Amino acid sequence: MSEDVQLSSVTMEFGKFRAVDNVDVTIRAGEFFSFLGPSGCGKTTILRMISGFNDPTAGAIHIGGRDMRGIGPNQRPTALIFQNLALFPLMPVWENIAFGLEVRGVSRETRRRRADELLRLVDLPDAADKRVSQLSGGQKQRVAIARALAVEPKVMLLDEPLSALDLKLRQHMRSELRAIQKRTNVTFVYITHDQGEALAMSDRVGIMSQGVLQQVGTPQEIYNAPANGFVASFVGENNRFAGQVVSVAGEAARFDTTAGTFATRLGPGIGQGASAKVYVRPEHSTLEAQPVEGMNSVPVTVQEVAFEGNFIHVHAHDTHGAVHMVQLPNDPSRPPPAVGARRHLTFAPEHAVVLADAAVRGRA
Ligand SMILES: Nc1ncnc2c1ncn2[C@@H]1O[C@H](COP(=O)(O)OP(=O)(O)OP(=O)(O)O)[C@@H](O)[C@H]1O
Repeated sequence: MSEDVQLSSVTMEFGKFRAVDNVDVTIRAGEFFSFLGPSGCGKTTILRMISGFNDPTAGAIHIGGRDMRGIGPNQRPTALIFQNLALFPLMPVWENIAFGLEVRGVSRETRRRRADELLRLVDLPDAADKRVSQLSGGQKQRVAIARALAVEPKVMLLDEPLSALDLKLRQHMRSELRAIQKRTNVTFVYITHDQGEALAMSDRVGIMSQGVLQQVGTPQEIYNAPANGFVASFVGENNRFAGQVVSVAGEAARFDTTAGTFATRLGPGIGQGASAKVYVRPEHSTLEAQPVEGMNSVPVTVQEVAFEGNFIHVHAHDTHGAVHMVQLPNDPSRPPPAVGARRHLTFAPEHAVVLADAAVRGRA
C-alpha cells in the first residue's frame, strides 16, 4: 500500500530567508519521485517538512488526502532514510531490521519472520544472523531500507542515501533501489544532487533551484524539453548563445546573437523581442567544413579533442572566444578534426531552443 503526497504552496522561511518558495506538486501513490538540485536549493527542507520534523511557514502538506498539520513524525505514514544509516553495528542484522517492531510490542517470533521476509526482498537472504559491522557499505544500505520498510510506511523518504558509497556500488544500488521500490510499490521521495541518479531511477523528477521548483516531468521530458535555462544547464550539457528574438512564426523563431542569426524553437514564455539564450546540446552539434543549407552554423576553431571511448568530445571556440562542445560518435572511418582546424559548428533549428533563465525566489 502506498499513498500520494500533495504539497500545496509550501513555503519555509528561516527568519527572513526563504529556503522553499511556494512549491506545488503532487507525488503520486506508488511513484518513484526525485527532487534534484544543487546544494542549498531546499531539497532537505522539503523532505523534513514531509516527514514532520519541520512545519511549513505557509502552505499545506497532505499525505493520502490527510492534512499533516499538527501530526508529528512518529504519527506520519512515512519512513526516512539518510546517508548516516544509524544502524546498531554489534546487533544482528535481523534485530536491526525488527527494531521498530519491537518498540511496537510485536512478538519475537513475528519479528524474526518479518525480518527474514524483508531480507529476501532486499536480496540479502543469508544475512539475518550476521552483525552489521560484518557487512559492506551496500549491504548496510539494504539493511537500512529493510528496517525502514519493516514498519510498513506508505511513503519512503530518502535523503541522498547513496552518497557515501563508491561510484560502482552507487550505480549498482540505483537499480537495486528501483527494483525494491517496484516490488513494494511504496511511494519513494528521493532527494539528490546527482542527475544521473535521478534520471536513472525516477518515474518523475522535480528540479529545484534556490527554493523554487523549476520543472516537474519524466526524465525524458526534463532532458528533451527543459522548461528554462537552469534546467537545461543543470541536467546535461549545452552550448549557449545570448541574444534576442527578432521574429516569431508559430513555435519557430529567428534569434539574433553576436555569433549570427539562428533559426530556433521557442521555449515556454518566450516571445517576440525577448532577451534570452539559445541552448543546443553537444550531441546535437556537428563540425562541418562548410555551412550546410537549412542549418545554423558558427565559424569555430578546434581547441581540444578528448577521446572518451564510445564518443569524442571536441571543444572549439568562436571568434568571440566563447567555447562550445561537440559530441561526436567514435567512428574510426570519420576521425575528429585536429586541434587548430577551422570548422563550422552546425546545428538544426529543431535542436536549438530559446529559453528564459530560472524562475527565481519570490516570483514563482
Ligand atoms: N534551520 C535552518 N536555519 C536557517 N537556514 C536553514 C536551516 N535549514 C536550512 N537552511 C538554509 O536553507 C537552504 C536550503 O537548505 P537545504 O538543506 O534544504 O538544502 P539542500 O538542497 O538539501 O542542500 P544539500 O544538498 O547541501 O543538503 C540553505 O541555504 C540552508 O542554509
